[in-house]
Amino acid sequence: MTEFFRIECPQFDPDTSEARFSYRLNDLAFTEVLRFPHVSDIAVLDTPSFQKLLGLCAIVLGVSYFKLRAPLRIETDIALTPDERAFVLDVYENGLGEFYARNGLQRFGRLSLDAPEDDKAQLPAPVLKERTLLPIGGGKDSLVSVDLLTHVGAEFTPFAVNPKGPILSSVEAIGIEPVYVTRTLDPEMIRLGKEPGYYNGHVPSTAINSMIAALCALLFGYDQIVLSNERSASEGNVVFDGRETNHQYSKSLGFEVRIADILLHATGGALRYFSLLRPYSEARIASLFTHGHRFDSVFSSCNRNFRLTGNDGPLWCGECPKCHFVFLIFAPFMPKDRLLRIFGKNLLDEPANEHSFRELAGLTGQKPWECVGEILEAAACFYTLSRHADWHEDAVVKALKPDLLAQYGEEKLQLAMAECLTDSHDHHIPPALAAQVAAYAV
Ligand SMILES: CC(=O)N[C@H]1[C@@H](OP(=O)(O)OP(=O)(O)OC[C@H]2O[C@@H](n3ccc(=O)[nH]c3=O)[C@H](O)[C@@H]2O)O[C@H](CO)[C@@H](O)[C@@H]1O[C@H](C)C(=O)N[C@@H](C)C(=O)N[C@@H](CCC(=O)O)C(=O)O
Ligand SMILES: Nc1ncnc2c1ncn2[C@@H]1O[C@H](COP(=O)(O)OP(=O)(O)OP(=O)(O)O)[C@@H](O)[C@H]1O
Repeated sequence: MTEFFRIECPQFDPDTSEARFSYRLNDLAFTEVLRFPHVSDIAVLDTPSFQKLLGLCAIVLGVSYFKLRAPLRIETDIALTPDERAFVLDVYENGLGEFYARNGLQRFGRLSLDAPEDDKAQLPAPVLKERTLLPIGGGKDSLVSVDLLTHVGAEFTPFAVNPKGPILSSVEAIGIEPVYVTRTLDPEMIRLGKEPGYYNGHVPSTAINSMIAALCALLFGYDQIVLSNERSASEGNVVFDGRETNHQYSKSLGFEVRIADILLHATGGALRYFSLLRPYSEARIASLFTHGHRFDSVFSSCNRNFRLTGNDGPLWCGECPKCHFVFLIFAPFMPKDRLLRIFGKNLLDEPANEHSFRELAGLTGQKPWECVGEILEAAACFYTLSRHADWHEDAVVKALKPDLLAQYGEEKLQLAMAECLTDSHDHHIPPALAAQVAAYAV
């Protein structure tokens, strides 16, 4: 039998504010449920824009179930415009790039998507209030966005999917009523992901969270969704099957442009989507984070906090590449005692961490499959620390210095650090907001 993955048309129940998404994978059936806050204006549910975005959300959420077998054939009765078809293939190809690379699955350019053509003219624009939905991930990036928007006087509503740990504590510290959505994945998918004969791996979580945010924008009236994706996120990890694969693909600029266009056209030009941090490197974001202290004890970028089953460990595990990278990019800009208070220990003075830091700086192996910044920016931060009174004697900094200079040379590292702190103009932030933020973020 030819293996297939089928995405059924989703249902939204106004009585329970639940959206149900059903899938077929060969002879298996799965259902995922999203629970939204109470919807008072149920007329929006029947609008063409909401129905369109609900269908696209069903397709994007499908990656979790598709990946169990990753069949070449994908089918649905959800009608797609040519641009939406390209968007879907982008999610199922590049969005799953890490998954394909780590499982050795050649799917790029080979997937067939059987879906009816949507040849309707542009959809009528829903009436959306001029309000901003700000996704909160619990880490430094979205909290820098909070600081920037607050300082330029731009109001926003925090948003999160399956909020837990640092997301909840950060939103409490922000002090603004949030919009939360609960996502219940089919437990049978999670079980099978551990069984022989089924694949498992990374999925484009930002694409998933963004589609859910778009549904909230229509349900509750927001005309822009502001992400906190840094320019560093566009750098991939390894080339596989002829393409660069990227752990953070759905945080990349290329994906942002594509999904922003899809959401804009699906809402008749009413819904904007962009990242407020696109001009910045991760190091620059780290420097901006040091401007305030109110989130020091409540935030964490460590992804172990965001497992579906939550985290029973500390806010910062101190062992993963994400913890190592975030510690590294804070060190040049944050007083050492403050950084050690946040992390509870000095990750740069533990020889056991040396190999991980070498990978981050491009001195061995590959860029880790984690949400970390560019290799050259990590190397540049190390170079800066090697000349820093507080850090140059620490074990890992001392150990890496000769190899950094041998591999990159002093001039390249100096230029790379200057580049980290130079803002890019390659973004889609509305000009007035971009100018306000640029004036503050000096
Ligand atoms: C929290 C995390 O990093 N999880 C990754 C980890 O999964 P793990 O098994 O450790 O725990 P869970 O996240 O609870 O996953 C349990 C299983 O469920 C599957 N699953 C989960 C969420 C989902 O939306 N779909 C699913 O199918 C998952 O595959 C597990 O089998 O390792 C997994 C395998 O490599 C990763 O898939 C998990 O990544 C999550 C989907 C996740 O939410 N990751 C984000 C924290 C993340 O990496 N965000 C990136 C952005 C990536 C992007 O391109 O948007 C970032 O922060 O930069
Ligand atoms: N559970 C979630 N619900 C809604 N949005 C999320 C969630 N997790 C992450 N995001 C958003 O997705 C984007 C990428 O997440 P990312 O983890 O990089 O952000 P972060 O947690 O703010 O920063 P850090 O990189 O330090 O972890 C950000 O805009 C973030 O706000």
